[in-house]
Amino acid sequence: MQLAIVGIGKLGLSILNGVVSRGVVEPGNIGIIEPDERRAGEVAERLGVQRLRKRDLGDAERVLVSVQPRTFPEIAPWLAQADSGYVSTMAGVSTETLARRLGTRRVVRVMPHLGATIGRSQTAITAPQEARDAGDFDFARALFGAVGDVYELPEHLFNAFTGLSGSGPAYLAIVAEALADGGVRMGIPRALANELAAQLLISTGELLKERAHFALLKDEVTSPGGTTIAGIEALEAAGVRSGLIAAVVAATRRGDELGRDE
Ligand SMILES: NC(=O)C1=CN([C@@H]2O[C@H](COP(=O)(O)OP(=O)(O)OC[C@H]3O[C@@H](n4cnc5c(N)ncnc54)[C@H](OP(=O)(O)O)[C@@H]3O)[C@@H](O)[C@H]2O)C=CC1
Ligand SMILES: O=C(O)[C@@H]1CCC=N1
Repeated sequence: MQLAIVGIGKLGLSILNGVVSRGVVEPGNIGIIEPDERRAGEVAERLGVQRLRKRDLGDAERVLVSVQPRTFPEIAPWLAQADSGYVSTMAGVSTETLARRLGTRRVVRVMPHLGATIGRSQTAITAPQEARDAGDFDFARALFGAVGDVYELPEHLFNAFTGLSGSGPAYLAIVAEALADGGVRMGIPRALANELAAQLLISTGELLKERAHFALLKDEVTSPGGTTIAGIEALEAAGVRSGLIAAVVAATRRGDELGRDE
């Protein structure tokens, strides 16, 4: 078996969906370990992947660990029984901690986001030399390359990447929800307001990629004495800009805390 995924939660499932739908690894070559029997059964049947027992883990060439950081110390001893390379999505957990608890330096640390489901994750990746020599790094890069963009990143920036990108979909979901609420407040029906807010994020993202600086797009939209500057003035008074900066800082620091593993 080429790949075992331990933890079919929100992210594990997102990656599995992306990997299977893009044909990166044949479903028959993927095994899953997930304590929620109903979810595991439904996913295995729908995607044609195998359900594994803990003792089958040794058959896997590579193991993707996508459980919560707090779960890792408890399951590390049986994960370590597999003679394989490991890829971890866990926020805050360093390659040093992975190597120490898993008893091997064939460890790759990644930080994707839920865009993996639709092939549009941005994923950070890093690994020690041993994982590169064993082909684990290239395997993980190909796996996440199939579900979006991959950025090789020095490990000291991983928690910042997590605070901006890994957590980012949640911030933008709040922005979209709040914009839609604004529309509803001013009389637009909910369904239309939600659609407008979601589409706005998509179109704006595409436009931003074409601009040398994000502020250029803002200036193009903002007519002198017009509607947009009135809206921007309200945004600045509410501290939205500093609120978003503070969100990335707080999430980065939480990643640092999650990584403390004495
Ligand atoms: N969600 C996201 O957008 C992102 C998450 N991450 C990271 O990915 C990891 C997973 O996140 P997420 O998917 O959101 O978390 P979830 O809590 O949704 O998923 C974790 C999964 O692990 C399962 N699990 C718990 N114990 C075991 C065990 N002993 N053996 C096998 N599986 C087990 C859980 O099962 P059960 O539910 O039955 O307890 C659950 O399905 C985290 O470390 C997180 O930091 C990284 C980037 C983005
Ligand atoms: O909230 C979390 O801790 C995880 C990591 C990035 C996104 N979700």
